[in-house]
Amino acid sequence: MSAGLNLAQQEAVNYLHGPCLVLAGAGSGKTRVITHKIGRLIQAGLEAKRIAAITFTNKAAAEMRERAKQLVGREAKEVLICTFHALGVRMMRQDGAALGLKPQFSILDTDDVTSILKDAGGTTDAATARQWQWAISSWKNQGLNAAQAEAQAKDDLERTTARIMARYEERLTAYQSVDFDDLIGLPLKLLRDHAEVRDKWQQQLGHVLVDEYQDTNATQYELLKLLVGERGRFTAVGDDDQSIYGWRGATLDNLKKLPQDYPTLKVVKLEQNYRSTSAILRAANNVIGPNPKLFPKTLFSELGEGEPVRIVDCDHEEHEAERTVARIQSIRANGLGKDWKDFAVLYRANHQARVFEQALRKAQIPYKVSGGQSFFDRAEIRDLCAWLRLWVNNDDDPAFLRSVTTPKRGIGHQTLQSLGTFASKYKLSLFEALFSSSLGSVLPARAVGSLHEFGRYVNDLEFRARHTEGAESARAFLLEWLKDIAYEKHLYDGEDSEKVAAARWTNVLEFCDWMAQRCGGEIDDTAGVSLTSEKKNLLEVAQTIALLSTISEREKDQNVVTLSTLHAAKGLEWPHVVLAGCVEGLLPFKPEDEGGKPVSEEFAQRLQEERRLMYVGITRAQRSLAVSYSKRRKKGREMVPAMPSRFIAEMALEKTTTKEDPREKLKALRAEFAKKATETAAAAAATGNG
Ligand SMILES: Nc1ncnc2c1ncn2[C@@H]1O[C@H](COP(=O)(O)OP(=O)(O)OP(=O)(O)O)[C@@H](O)[C@H]1O
Ligand SMILES: [Mg+2]
Repeated sequence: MSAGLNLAQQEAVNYLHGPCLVLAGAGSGKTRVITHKIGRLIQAGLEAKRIAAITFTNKAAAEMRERAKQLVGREAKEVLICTFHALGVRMMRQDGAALGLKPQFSILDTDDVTSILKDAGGTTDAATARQWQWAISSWKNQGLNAAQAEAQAKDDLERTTARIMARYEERLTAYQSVDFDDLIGLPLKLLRDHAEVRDKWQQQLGHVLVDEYQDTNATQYELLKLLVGERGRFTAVGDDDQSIYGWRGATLDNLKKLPQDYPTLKVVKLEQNYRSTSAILRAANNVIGPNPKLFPKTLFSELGEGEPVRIVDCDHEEHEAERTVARIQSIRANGLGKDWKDFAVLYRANHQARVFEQALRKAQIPYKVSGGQSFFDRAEIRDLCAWLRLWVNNDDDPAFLRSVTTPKRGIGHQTLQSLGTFASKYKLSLFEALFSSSLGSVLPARAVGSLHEFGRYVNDLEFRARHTEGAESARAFLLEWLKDIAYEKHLYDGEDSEKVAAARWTNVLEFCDWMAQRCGGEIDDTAGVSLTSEKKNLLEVAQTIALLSTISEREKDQNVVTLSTLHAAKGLEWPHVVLAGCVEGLLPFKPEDEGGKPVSEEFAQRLQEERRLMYVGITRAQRSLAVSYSKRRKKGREMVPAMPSRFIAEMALEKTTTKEDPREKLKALRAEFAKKATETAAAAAATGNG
């Protein structure tokens, strides 16, 4: 099991009988230590089923299972490789009876939780319920129950929320249900209060391994402690510089507490990075540099200097997406990246994915969105695409069925069923069938009338779309159509929460805007960077979109470009990475320290976590890294000037010699950079919002 491991890794892998912490920077082979140690433990005679390896996501668990299988063969199947939450489910299914839970208890998703909270708190407003949900979740993560939360409440709002929590908990018990946080909290209670269950689990588990240890929260720490007991046979691997879930209750205290709680703890540090080139690693080290150090670490790579990190400045977000696509295409053309799966575009927030999705679709590049829903998979966008498909191809039956019922127009299930039977009998599409003169023999006149009306409406739309050109007329046409079919009302009627409906309506408007721009030639379809002025009619545009909306089928082979949030990219690696949207306000989020105002302690802490997030992003890249930002960005419906992220200036630092104080150099660079950024913003503001 020591093949492919350096000495420090071997030390961690071979240390079997006591608590072990591997503390090391990104890409230094921590996860590799875990998979190899599983093999080593089995080799040393521990039964596979007595080993548990805990990962941060289900996806990471699946990957680790695969790697373990390659290393140790079939036996790996017996190892319990899962997330903390999945382990919790297993414990509760086996032993939840001690807490009054039946083995077949249900696990609620967030929507269920929201509706139970609405009921418990006597409100119909989903947004309010979600606020309670957030507060309750954070209490649960700190290990507090309703009574304890009420006792420590700081104000009336917290007191009320704690009382709602009590009613919420009563309901969960009555429904034999648990929420996501209970999957950690209840097993903890189980082990704490029931010695026989605790003994059973401590006997059962011969060794517990934990990946991404820096992102565990207080209840997970306690759970681990009770699972491994006094003997403390566990291996935790982590990197304090990659702790990015502070906002969800993860705490670095868990790292600090380990040596105190386990005096025999063996600490292993790994210093060689096997993932990235020196150029990428230097950028990462420079960004994380200013953060206070919990444990001193140095990281080096032997993969050579490699390509310099590219800073890509763009005019606006669409431009950024186009340049990203152009970069991917050029790297492929140069033979540096063969497969689509060699590429990832990473960003801060889910909503940033949209422009990249659109640009990739235009260029017919397959992709997947991880850590969030794809813009084109949203129900409202799928609704609109169904209509477009129907204009373009009347014989598209699935599109017909979706359009004729979205929004509802008094054409019911039975009518559609009869139409379907009739159509298949005569080998017609649904659309052809509805105009057939003998349809009256199977449907009442009123139903035929409604179908005809719908058919004529679609024909009319198709005709008008063909004669609509230019952005302005396209926009007007699309808005009129949405008004005709009362789509906005349909969204509001179908959603409990006005806020959610409004967000969906905004997506619809964005989509229409995007189509309209393509009609005006404002967006170039040849995936170049320049803007062309060639106008298209709306039907032509609909045609390309209709084609694109079926592209997602191609994702299945998984040789696709990854679009991902930074949080969801943790632990993963790609040969080529684009870190997009690196502007102040997004990364770091909401800067507060502009204009030399003194910053609060809370903000300083936030900024440290932002810096770690950037570090996580940079260190995903193996061979090439581009960091991009745009000079203007959309805020709501408006374009506002944007400043490049402060982290960009910090990354670009050259290699420092030991004599130089990097902080002084950083200060100077920052000042120069801030000056440039202000000039850029002023220039952008002067040219208007366009
Ligand atoms: N001793 C080694 N020899 C060769 N390659 C290695 C070695 N150790 C790790 N690697 C490779 O380096 C890359 C990074 O390893 P790994 O993912 O285990 O790092 P990590 O420390 O878990 O990173 P992260 O902090 O991002 O989770 C992987 O491609 C892995 O296969
Ligand atoms: Mg890892």
